[in-house]
Amino acid sequence: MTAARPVLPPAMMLAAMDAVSDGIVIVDKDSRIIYINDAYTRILRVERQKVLHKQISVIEPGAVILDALRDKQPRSRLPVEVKTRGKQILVNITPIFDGGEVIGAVSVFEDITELSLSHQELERAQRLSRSIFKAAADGCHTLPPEFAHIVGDSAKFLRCLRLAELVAPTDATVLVEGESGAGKEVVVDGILRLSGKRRRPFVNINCSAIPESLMESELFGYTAGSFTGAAKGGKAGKFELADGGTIFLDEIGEMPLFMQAKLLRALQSGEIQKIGSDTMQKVDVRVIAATNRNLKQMVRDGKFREDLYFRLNTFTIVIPPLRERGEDVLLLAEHFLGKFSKKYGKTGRLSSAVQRFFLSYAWPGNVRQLESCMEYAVIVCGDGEIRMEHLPEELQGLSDNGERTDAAEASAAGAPHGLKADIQAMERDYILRVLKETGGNKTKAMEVLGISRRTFYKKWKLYGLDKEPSIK
Ligand SMILES: Nc1ncnc2c1ncn2[C@@H]1O[C@H](COP(=O)(O)OP(=O)(O)OP(=O)(O)O)[C@@H](O)[C@H]1O
Repeated sequence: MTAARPVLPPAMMLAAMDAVSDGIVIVDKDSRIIYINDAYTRILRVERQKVLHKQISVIEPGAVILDALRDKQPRSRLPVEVKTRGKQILVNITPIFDGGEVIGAVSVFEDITELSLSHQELERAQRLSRSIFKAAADGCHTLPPEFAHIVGDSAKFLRCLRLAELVAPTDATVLVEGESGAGKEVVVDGILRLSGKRRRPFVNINCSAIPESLMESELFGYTAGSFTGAAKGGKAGKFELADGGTIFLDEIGEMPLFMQAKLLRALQSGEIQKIGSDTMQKVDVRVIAATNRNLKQMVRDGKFREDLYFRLNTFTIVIPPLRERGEDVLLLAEHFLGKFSKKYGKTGRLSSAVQRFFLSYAWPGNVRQLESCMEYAVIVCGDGEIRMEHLPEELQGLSDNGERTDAAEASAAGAPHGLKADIQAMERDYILRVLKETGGNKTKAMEVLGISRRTFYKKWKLYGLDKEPSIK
């Protein structure tokens, strides 16, 4: 004897159907939709009244439920693409019989869009990454002209550039790792120059420069009136601004954990949600991220999400520190010597003692430290040979491994600080002159100065150029 099935009051039955996370649709024998639950409207992003009583054969002619009505067979865990909604779902369909006749069908489905997208994308990225690493290992190669501004000839660094060249024309997510000042932004800039024609616009965001409380609105934007103090018409976030192009997330290791979760969602689904909006918005954005932190260690310490790390880590370029690049340090020193000699109208050359020192020094601040060291030396030395005494005080008297000698310590303690101020004053004047020459056009000024937008604005702030009346 079979136990009688409990009869549920209709209100309870409907509430139960709305409580499940899977979408449910019931159609009659003519494929007319007679019931959909809340999850259906959510997953397929349709309003109930727009689909109720419509025939599926009209709104989704390829729907599998139509086959089930025709052949009276159930379907179990069938992956289906709902083309009109851009969704991947996993469906279970059961025809409903009454006395041997099919009177309708019920479909219960699960949204697997994110899962399949991320799976497909991950597989694609891994395939791509394998082929790129293989190509990068193959023999010598001439680098593209877009990399002409990047100085370096060591095997380790050239491999990074080759990887950058190969990954540039793809849409793959790239993570650039390396110590501070090692040249991550320079390599990212190379990638952008190579991919720039195809992918525009380019939006840059420095995760360490944005207060935690503003990060979400900066990245994803907000709708009008979504919070007190919000701009009247709402605001587009960086992801929206980068639609069709590339977003550069610099210092990604500084992103707070709660934002990492939101970023991961955006990367996986290609959709963003503005603060105050209940709808998602599709965006097509390539992500390039950079960090000087050890993300793997941060994952171990619970400070960086493992899933986001895997997502970003599909194609990683590790820029070696300057101390591991052998004679690149001399090439770079010559490069900066030329740059600053031109800037300050001087001529100079490196003494062999300085060259030896450069090759043996550990350069904790990497290329950035070398660059400012050369600027200092060019100014201090004037014309002629740059010797040890022309280097910044913190480098003078250092032993080869970078340890400070007692004498140097003593002299540094009493060292005058006027020189740094002099250099800064000269630099300020120089930037002002270029800005005047370009009629206040900052983008042109950056080009003439040969510095990145970020560096430009750092100096703009540092020198109070926003308050300078002679440029507008
Ligand atoms: N290979 C290179 N050729 C020419 N200039 C370089 C090279 N590498 C770095 N530089 C210069 O050194 C400075 C520091 O480089 P960059 O800003 O790219 O470092 P970073 O690794 O992004 O630093 P951070 O981690 O602090 O953001 C810049 O002025 C850059 O132009």
